[in-house]
Amino acid sequence: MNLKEIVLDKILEQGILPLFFHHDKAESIAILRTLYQAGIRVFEFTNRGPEALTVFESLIAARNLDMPDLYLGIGTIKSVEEAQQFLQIGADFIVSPIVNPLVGSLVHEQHKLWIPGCMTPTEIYTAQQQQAALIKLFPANILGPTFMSSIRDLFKGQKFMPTGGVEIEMENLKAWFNSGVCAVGMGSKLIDPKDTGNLFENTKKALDFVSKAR
Ligand SMILES: O=C(O)C(=O)C[C@H](O)[C@H](O)COP(=O)(O)O
Repeated sequence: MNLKEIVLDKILEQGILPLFFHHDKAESIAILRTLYQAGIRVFEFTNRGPEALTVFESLIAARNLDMPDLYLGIGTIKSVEEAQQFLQIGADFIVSPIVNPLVGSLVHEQHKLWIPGCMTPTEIYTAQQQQAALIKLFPANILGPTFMSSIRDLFKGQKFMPTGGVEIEMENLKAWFNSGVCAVGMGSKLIDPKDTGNLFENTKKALDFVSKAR
């Protein structure tokens, strides 16, 4: 299996892709370690500030030190230049809020996973033309599980992951998995960088809920 297949498998197995941004290296590493201790093995940092590149570099270093079975991707990638920068320092996969086919080509040249963000059937089609194995439905709280159910038959076999406003809440998770998604992305409802006191318990709970919801 190449890295693309391995990361896709991990996301599907985990059923949840946690994500956050923080400008501070030490705080970000601490959050990543807590997620790892709670059982997370694939994770997305987001490119939401000028420090993202250097913080991501420090997450890669921490992973290499003592979390070798953890896969680290970067989200909020819109341009080829951004993708290039993060691939160069070792991003295992790339997540976007949009569909930029040129980013898809670059990521696929490196046999890595590209997860574009789609909000319409036309965007989903465009992402499929570029062989997106997994598509992020974004913003998921605006679309809702009924959007997924309505378009599912148009895109048979395509894997989807809603992201944006997904909560650690059994009914919400059940509705998403019943609509046909393979995994969910979870940011602020799981990780509050300013209050990490319950992060370990919340992550365990989210993993447990996801395993029961599908
Ligand atoms: O820009 C991107 O590529 C992103 O990854 C955006 C994030 O997926 C969502 O903003 C997360 O939303 P919450 O789970 O509600 O915090």
